[in-house]
Amino acid sequence: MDTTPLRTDAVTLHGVSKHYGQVHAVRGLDLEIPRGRTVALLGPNGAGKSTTVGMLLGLLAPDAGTVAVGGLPPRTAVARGLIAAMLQDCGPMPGVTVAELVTLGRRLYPRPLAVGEALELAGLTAVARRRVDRLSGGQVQRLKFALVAVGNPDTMVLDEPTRALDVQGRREFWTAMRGYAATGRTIVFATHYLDEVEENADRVVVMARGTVVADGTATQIRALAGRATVRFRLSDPPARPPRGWLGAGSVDIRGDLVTLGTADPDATVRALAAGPLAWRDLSVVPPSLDESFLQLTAPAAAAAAAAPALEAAR
Ligand SMILES: Nc1ncnc2c1ncn2[C@@H]1O[C@H](COP(=O)(O)OP(=O)(O)OP(=O)(O)O)[C@@H](O)[C@H]1O
Repeated sequence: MDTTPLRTDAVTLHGVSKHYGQVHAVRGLDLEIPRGRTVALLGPNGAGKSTTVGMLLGLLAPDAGTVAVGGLPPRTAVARGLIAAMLQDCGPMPGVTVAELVTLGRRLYPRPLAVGEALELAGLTAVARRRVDRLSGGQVQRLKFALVAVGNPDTMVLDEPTRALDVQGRREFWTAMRGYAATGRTIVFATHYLDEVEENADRVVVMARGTVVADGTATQIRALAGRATVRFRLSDPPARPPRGWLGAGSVDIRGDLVTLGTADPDATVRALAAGPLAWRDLSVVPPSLDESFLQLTAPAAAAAAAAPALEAAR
């Protein structure tokens, strides 16, 4: 009988630290992930993402703090098939077919899916009889995904799942992953690709130097970088626009092209639309996630506590 408490978060880390000798890889990490969310762990090299993933899976023990998966110690959760991971750099064994390998993998789990269902989720039905050493790079990644999905875990952890895949391979991989997330499962993935975060995560946890420096939706993280850009053309732009013109923090006019930097692009566009100006070619560019990420994780931002951690997405 499954005695897992259903109301617990999928994952909780409280005050977690981990050292490797002198290296303080994770420092006082607090993170709670409710069930059913898709959460990205984003951070530069060495931020502590893989170490965090390792502790979630019971592969590494924290030096301090507590880690729980579905309210249970990670090793217990792994043994019960509640959490499973697709890690970096582990290739499938050659010489067997896709379906054979997934059938074999299925035996490891206490409450697996049917093989056909896992292959379907991974988009591999058409190559079920192909030998695994004849798959494309993208298909290999989806095979690894199928080997995790067949275990039917509540929480799936993916460490840089699309590293080295081309655009098409990445797209197909995320289509498969979103199919699994849509069944109400929790997905935690570490990545360096900001566009994947935008498209696939409903919450982004930005890590740097072993701790969380920001936590929110991609939109909220982007907003931390500050200003959006509102751009339009005016036949007769003002030579000296008044301070705070149209609610903008900065104004740049080149010929008939006006570029405004604004913390509230909606208010700026409303002011523009309500005013007398004969504008045309309007465009609004949101603050960039790249810029925000760089600001949040720059060594100069070392006082991690100084960066606001957004709680709203929890
Ligand atoms: N087995 C280990 N022995 C010694 N130091 C380690 C070990 N594993 C990780 N580290 C160090 O701990 C820190 C955090 O590493 P970790 O791999 O968790 O970061 P990461 O965010 O996953 O990085 P990446 O994006 O490069 O995979 C780094 O300084 C790394 O060099």
